[in-house]
Amino acid sequence: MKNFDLSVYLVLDPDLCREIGMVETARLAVEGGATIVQLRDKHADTAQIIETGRALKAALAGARVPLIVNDDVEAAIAIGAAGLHVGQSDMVAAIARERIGRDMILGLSVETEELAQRIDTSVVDYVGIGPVFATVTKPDHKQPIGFDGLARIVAAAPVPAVAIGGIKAEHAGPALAAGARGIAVVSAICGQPDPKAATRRIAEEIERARA
Ligand SMILES: Cc1ncc(COP(=O)(O)OP(=O)(O)O)c(N)n1
Ligand SMILES: Cc1nc(C(=O)O)sc1CCOP(=O)(O)O
Ligand SMILES: [Mg+2]
Repeated sequence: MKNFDLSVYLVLDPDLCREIGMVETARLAVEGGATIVQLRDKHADTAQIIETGRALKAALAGARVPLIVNDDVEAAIAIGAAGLHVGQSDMVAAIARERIGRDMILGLSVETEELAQRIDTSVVDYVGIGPVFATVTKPDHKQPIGFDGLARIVAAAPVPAVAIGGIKAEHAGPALAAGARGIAVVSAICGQPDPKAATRRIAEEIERARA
């Protein structure tokens, strides 16, 4: 049984985090209640991702917060990361699973009910569903789906889901009401003047939504 908690999912972005850096942002976010952290650097090569990933893994180890690597299966393996996240155009999920083995977490992005229905639960552990809203953080994002779209796709997905795309702390309630297990955020934490306080607010909203 894999042990991961999608409640407060921090997706790191080196540009947005540049003032205090990704490692320090992740450390503060974990203190504030982040439950899972993804290294997402769209411009770095594999060697750079491995270097940053190793530093992140060391920073998160004490808190037992899993580190997920975006896109780069080689880097995820070399880091000894807890998991890998791939999108529909990155790599076929079944191939990713073959590469990472049974024990690593595999996350997959899904944007439609059809894609969600096709998920093989022996391959994929969780889905990232979005964008709920338009966001400048991912300029190539698909058409926003809103909370109604999120609810439809969550219902079609046979694995736990996290909502992503333009999500802020105040969206925790509607995202959980739509069936998501948690929210994935970049700019709601990265680049905030106080990443720990920003994360704590998200964690509190998640708690409130569950109460
Ligand atoms: C948790 C989570 N959900 C979705 C994504 C998006 O993945 P993808 O569609 O492959 O886009 P990029 O992030 O690679 O630009 C994600 N990274 N994390
Ligand atoms: C990494 C990512 N994936 C998305 C998707 O829709 O799959 S939206 C996104 C960026 C989310 O950034 P922010 O929290 O700053 O809006
Ligand atoms: Mg991707």
